[in-house]
Amino acid sequence: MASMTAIHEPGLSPASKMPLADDLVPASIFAPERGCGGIDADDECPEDGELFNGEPGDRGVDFTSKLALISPNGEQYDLLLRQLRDRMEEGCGETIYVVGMGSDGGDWGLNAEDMAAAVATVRSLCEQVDGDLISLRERTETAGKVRDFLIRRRVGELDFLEVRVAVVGNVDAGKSTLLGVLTHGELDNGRGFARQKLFRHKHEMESGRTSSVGNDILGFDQEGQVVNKPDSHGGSLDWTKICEKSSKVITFIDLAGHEKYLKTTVGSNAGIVGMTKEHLGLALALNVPVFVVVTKIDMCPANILQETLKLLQRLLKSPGCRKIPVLVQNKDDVIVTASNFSSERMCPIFQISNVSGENMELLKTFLNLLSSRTTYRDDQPAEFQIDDTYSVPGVGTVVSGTTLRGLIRLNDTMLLGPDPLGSFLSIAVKSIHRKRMPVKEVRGGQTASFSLKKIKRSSIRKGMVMVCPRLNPQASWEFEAEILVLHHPTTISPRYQAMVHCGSIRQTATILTMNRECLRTGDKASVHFRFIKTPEYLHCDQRLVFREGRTKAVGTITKLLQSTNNLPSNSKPPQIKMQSTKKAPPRREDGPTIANEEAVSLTATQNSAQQGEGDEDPQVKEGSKETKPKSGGGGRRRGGQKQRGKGQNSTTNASTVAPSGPGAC
Ligand SMILES: Nc1nc2c(ncn2[C@@H]2O[C@H](COP(=O)(O)OP(=O)(O)OP(=O)(O)O)[C@@H](O)[C@H]2O)c(=O)[nH]1
Repeated sequence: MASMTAIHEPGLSPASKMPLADDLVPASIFAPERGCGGIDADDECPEDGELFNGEPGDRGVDFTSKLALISPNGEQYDLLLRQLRDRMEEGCGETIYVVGMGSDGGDWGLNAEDMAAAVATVRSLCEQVDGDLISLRERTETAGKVRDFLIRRRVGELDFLEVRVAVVGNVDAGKSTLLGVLTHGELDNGRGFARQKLFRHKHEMESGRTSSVGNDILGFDQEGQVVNKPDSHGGSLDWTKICEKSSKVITFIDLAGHEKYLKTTVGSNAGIVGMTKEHLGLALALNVPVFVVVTKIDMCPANILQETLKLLQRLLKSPGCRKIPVLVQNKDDVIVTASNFSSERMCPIFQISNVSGENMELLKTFLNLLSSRTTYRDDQPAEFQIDDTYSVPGVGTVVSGTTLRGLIRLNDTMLLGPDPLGSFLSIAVKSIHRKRMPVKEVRGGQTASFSLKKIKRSSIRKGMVMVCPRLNPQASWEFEAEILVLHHPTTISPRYQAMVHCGSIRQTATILTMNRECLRTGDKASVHFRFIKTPEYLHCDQRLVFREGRTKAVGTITKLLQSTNNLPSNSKPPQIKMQSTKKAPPRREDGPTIANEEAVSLTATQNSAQQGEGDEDPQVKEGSKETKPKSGGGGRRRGGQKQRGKGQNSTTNASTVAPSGPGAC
């Protein structure tokens, strides 16, 4: 997942051609040249060869030689194939392949004949991995041509690659507008035109402010063209059609930017410019890759924009961030930054206008090339994290969320839980939807919704999981975590309580003990936590955010602890077990989901292993959801669908940051 931050600084006159800010690193330094000129000495730079087609010296083939692909013998071909398979797996079904460039210190480029032979080899390798070869660019170097290709796994109508991007940024940065322009293909008028298509509540229409976490999808076909085609009357988007036509779908999780909605936003993370800074901090703490979109360049004077970029890069390079900011100015920069984005240290910066459309194509190309950063294997036991629940007339209880690992097929039996007693219930998967499209299976990294039989919606809550029985799941009341306090006004001591966000789990926990007397901003400690209400399904190494008001800490679970006390802290007897469906009251879980991976709000959203996503659609036709927004029942969901209520979950792999002006930095 990635996080996108939006920033803007309103100005007086257009500044379409701005000079590069002093210290900004040009994308070209990430191009595979010898040395890392331009990066500070303490910045890491990609190893030679990292950007190419493999590591040097692998038995039998020097993958980094530009000649490797021209006429490999049988053994070399097999090694090339194995290497391509590994790369496709790493890239979750896709990879960028460079032909004609080597890191062997030789000159780059191939003559026409060698290039044709090398491309033929790549094409043949591509067939072997059932991938499509898509040309991205061709350029001329000293010794001839160099070509970049995208190799993407072929998907059928019912499948698509999936990447989630959390969008954060200060209020009015232009987050909703940017998503409206991207997903609906129509430019903004500077007065809120584009964002209207995304508002889900009447009060949002009136105030012009997003008040809930929402999701939008952007589909790309195999050629990298956007497939979203809004309905010509209502402007609504048919998610099923988008998914059918797409080979890749980007899900944006738009996190409201106003501080009033901090709680909602933090469902995924925390806030900034205040809000932007906070979101960014959390995204970084949770290791979510971040790219920045500076909006409103049509109305920003060149000097102000320059100042914003300087402050931005200073923030990104500060010891707390340790990012390498890279200004994206052309298609070459997009390809280089997209190829290296998963390194997490690189932070591409786009400068766009939602009104003139300037640089929008660069951003779209980047999104198409953005790959999911976590690899999943089908043979792992399946785990699905519940981010949201619905009660759908005629269908029953529907849960939506993220498949954390493994493969779940129709009619599989899974264990659902934990309930307040820590038990898991055996349950059959009766139908599966991905982005409103019925499918037969869903795999790690993909979001989905399932309809479940014989279970009341009120028995299910966010943070529960459905797992393969083979895992013999256990629920934990208590755990140990290594935490870092990002901010606390005074000191944190044992018995302090705050909200723990971990994947889609969101529950207050008490600090029982810690290995220091008290904790202040910047302190690290090993802390023993206990949930106050119910036990949860946790893993070691899961990332978490611990927050209360302006207090924020991030951490990693290090140990799951057995507890003899199985009662909630308020000591009311826990509700017994999951119940059957009769008379289930239509109710939604409320409260944000935090994130994990790709996300955070940004970041917070996530830890890669488990982001919650919440964007999945309950398996219903438009308008049949029971859950309607409390305010303004006539609210239209983004894309004209009826809103399913707040609280889509937010998790992501990629985060989007809304650009902010100098003030924001
Ligand atoms: N001139 C200009 N105006 C823009 C641009 N992007 C957004 N706007 C305007 O800026 C205002 C705020 O945009 P929003 O998309 O609502 O901002 P937001 O970040 O989503 O705000 P919240 O939803 O409240 O968090 C709207 O009036 C937009 O029309 C841009 O690139 N250029």
